Amino acid sequence: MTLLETHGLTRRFGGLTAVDGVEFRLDEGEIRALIGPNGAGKTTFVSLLSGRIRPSAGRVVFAGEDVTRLPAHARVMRGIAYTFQITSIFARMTLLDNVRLAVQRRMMRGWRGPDARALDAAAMAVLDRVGLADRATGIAGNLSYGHQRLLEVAMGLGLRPRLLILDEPTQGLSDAEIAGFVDLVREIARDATVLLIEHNMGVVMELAHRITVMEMGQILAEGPPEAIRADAEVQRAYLGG
Ligand SMILES: Nc1ncnc2c1ncn2[C@@H]1O[C@H](COP(=O)(O)OP(=O)(O)OP(=O)(O)O)[C@@H](O)[C@H]1O
Repeated sequence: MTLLETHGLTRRFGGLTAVDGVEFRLDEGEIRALIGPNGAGKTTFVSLLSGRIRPSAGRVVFAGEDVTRLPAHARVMRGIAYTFQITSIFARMTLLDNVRLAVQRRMMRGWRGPDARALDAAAMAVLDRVGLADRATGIAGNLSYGHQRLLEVAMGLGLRPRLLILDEPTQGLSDAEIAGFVDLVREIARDATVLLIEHNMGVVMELAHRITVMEMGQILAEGPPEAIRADAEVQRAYLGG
């Protein structure tokens, strides 16, 4: 089943067209990697999906509903979670409090506010999933860069999304942490669809069911990992050859 699709999705910044008439489709349950050279438009594209920025033209359809005009928080309520750069973390708060905020947002979907104990338990369970439970009472700002990225993933998971969008989640992680992260994404994908912007090709090849390659705001190629690896156009875009 199609979970998300875009039609003619376009975003201009002055004279620059960062995302250019993109037709995109994502199936429920898949892990999709979005790759492409710097400046290809990947972050702009996922920002349009999450509602962080507005399109100049085109539409975003999520679970059959046109969400193009919905603000980001309304899309979160429908199940789109976007973990982006470190800015989403509250540096002076504990890890637990950070995740509690995300869980609370989800629980507020019901008409009653969540009770504190249920909130704590849910937040701890999420921290445990990303391997940060033993640091729950530590201050988020004291974490290493890589662990802050994991905390972001935890905050995304706290929303219990149908679609989790991850923007360069392995940046700054050690090799051992990357291996743990790959396992984590596989586990997340058991009950969510994952769209991942990723520069580490090892991670992409290991995780993705399908890969979408962007270049200059457009989709250059799309397909399973083996096909993308063999694609001459993709090699040209990456290697300049
Ligand atoms: N707010 C903005 N104002 C003006 N130009 C922007 C803005 N955001 C992005 N751009 C431009 O749009 C183009 C696409 O940028 P974007 O960040 O989406 O690419 P990317 O594929 O995510 O790159 P990277 O891999 O380096 O993160 C770039 O030329 C960038 O300079």
